[in-house]
Amino acid sequence: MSVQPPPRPVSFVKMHGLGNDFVVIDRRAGGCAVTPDLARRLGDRHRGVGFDQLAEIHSDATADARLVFWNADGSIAGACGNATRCVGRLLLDETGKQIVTLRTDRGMLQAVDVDGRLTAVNMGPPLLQAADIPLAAHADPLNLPVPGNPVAVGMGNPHCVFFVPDADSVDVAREGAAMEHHPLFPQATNVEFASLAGPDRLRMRVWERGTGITLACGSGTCATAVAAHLRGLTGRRVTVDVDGGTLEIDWRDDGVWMTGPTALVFRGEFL
Ligand SMILES: N[C@@H](CCC[C@H](N)C(=O)O)C(=O)O
Repeated sequence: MSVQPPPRPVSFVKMHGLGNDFVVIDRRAGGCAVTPDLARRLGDRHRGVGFDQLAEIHSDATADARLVFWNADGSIAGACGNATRCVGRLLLDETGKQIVTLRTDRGMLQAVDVDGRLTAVNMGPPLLQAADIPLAAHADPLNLPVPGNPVAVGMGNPHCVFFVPDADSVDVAREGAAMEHHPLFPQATNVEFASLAGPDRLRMRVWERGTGITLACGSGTCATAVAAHLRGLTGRRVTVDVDGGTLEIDWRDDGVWMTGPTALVFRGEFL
């Protein structure tokens, strides 16, 4: 009878960007593969470690690293802005570089050190065509045919942005969950609720696809800034206040730049 060796513990780093929290697993030297089951077990806030997303770091021939993002329900997220900033910060500190390149499903992204304090990421140009978001072919992304008339924007993952008089009075759990699996979005969607808080300033709350309410969402903040500009509410540079803090968004010719803080919380092992 063969005796199975005990499973090897999974080493990880816990980080967050404005309270959007991540388990980061570095697989550049190999180690245990992440599966939907492992993501769900690690993501359980009672029986596991808990996270909004899990970010897997892989080595890459032409970038500083390749990233894969998992949601807490075991699904893959095509983009995760705050986790990209967090892993970007890890690699900036590790390499001493001013800029690191990160290959993601979204494409090649850059993370840049800002004054040794903040981390900026270029999330690339927004996707504004229905097929790219993806959105049902008949729908106009700028005027979705549902009550509230939201805007659809792709940032490598789908976002549905509602502009409301007061984002703080929205029942995000109810409204977000109701929209996440709307048939307009064939791959479901992240849902943002935003209101104008001043000139070029937005207040935003979010329901994340595959995770639920979170304190921040980087790609959602970028999508909201793009939608606000397209609706004529703001310029291309905006400050966005989310539940966990503040992000600066700048929609430039080369993409949507997002700048804000990151934090390393602890290093641990999952048995
Ligand atoms: N927290 C993220 C976005 C998370 C991805 C999302 N739940 C999805 O499935 O698309 C961010 O900071 O962008």
